[in-house]
Amino acid sequence: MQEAEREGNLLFPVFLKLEELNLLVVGGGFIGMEKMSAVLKNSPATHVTLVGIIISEEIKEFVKEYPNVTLVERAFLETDLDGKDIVIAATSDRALNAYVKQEAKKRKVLANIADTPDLCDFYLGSIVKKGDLKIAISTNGKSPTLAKRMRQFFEEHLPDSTQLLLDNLTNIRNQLGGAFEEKVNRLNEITSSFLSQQEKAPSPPTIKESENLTPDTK
Ligand SMILES: C[C@@]1(CC(=O)O)c2cc3[nH]c(cc4nc(cc5[nH]c(cc(n2)[C@H]1CCC(=O)O)[C@@](C)(CC(=O)O)[C@@H]5CCC(=O)O)C(CC(=O)O)=C4CCC(=O)O)c(CCC(=O)O)c3CC(=O)O
Ligand SMILES: NC(=O)C1=CN([C@@H]2O[C@H](COP(=O)(O)OP(=O)(O)OC[C@H]3O[C@@H](n4cnc5c(N)ncnc54)[C@H](O)[C@@H]3O)[C@@H](O)[C@H]2O)C=CC1
Repeated sequence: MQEAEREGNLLFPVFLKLEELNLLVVGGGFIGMEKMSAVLKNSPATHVTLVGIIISEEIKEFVKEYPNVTLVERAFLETDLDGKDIVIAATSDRALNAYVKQEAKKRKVLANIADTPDLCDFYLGSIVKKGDLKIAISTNGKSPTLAKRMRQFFEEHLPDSTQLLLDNLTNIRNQLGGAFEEKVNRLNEITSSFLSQQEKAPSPPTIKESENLTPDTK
């Protein structure tokens, strides 16, 4: 293995068919809402159960549109994990969040523990969506704010014609006959000039010298 492969971000991104899985969210406050809405914005038919001692009015209002979301207003019980595939723990009780992870591990349920990256089996990313194109951004847990800014950058700069391009390529892909290798060669040919045809995107925003945040400045 190359030394470079052992460095930097070692997380492995996948695109889950979440709508076919059962998700438990523990915590009915601001972050429970943030994580659940991130899920439903992308995969609106996901079966979600949200358990919280107190569930915010914002969450109660938000889920009215989602018959696939069940709210349970009480403290977490380990049996809440029964039949679940994934859990996101977003309570204000750090020890409880760690307990959720412990119980999830016993049941082989994948866990995201919002206040403790070390206890997470996976992180949520910032998500850019242009029609069928989706880009997930990770900073390896180093700066969720930068992930958010990168999302905004791509949202602004990806051309609206992206979906048209995708639709055209799907049509061509479906119409191409011949052997697999021939198809690959043809699709590579068709798309070879794609990037050079695009308008050169402006550079990402830079931090002014005076604001330059280095590890030894606050
Ligand atoms: C490790 C990870 C685990 C996970 O949650 O999955 C994690 C952990 C933590 N986040 C914290 C803080 C903030 N998180 C956000 C926002 C987002 N956080 C998201 C993901 C992740 N956050 C995972 C790593 C992702 C990566 O690798 O980059 C995003 C991308 C996705 C989503 O949540 O859907 C979403 C942006 C979505 C978008 O807008 O595109 C903001 C900014 C804001 O809200 O405006 C802040 C405040 C500013 C700041 O800290 O930067 C804290 C400290 C809590 C405290 O201090 O109490 C922890 C815990 C810790 O680090 O110890
Ligand atoms: N990963 C991320 O992106 C971020 C994570 N956080 C972390 O998320 C955590 C939650 O923050 P907020 O939602 O703002 O807090 P909050 O106070 O708004 O909500 C906490 C929720 O946890 C519930 N709760 C507490 N004990 C419980 C129990 N035993 N069983 C079930 N529910 C219980 C409460 O009833 C409430 O609904 C904090 O620990 C914070 O550090 C904060 C910001 C971003």
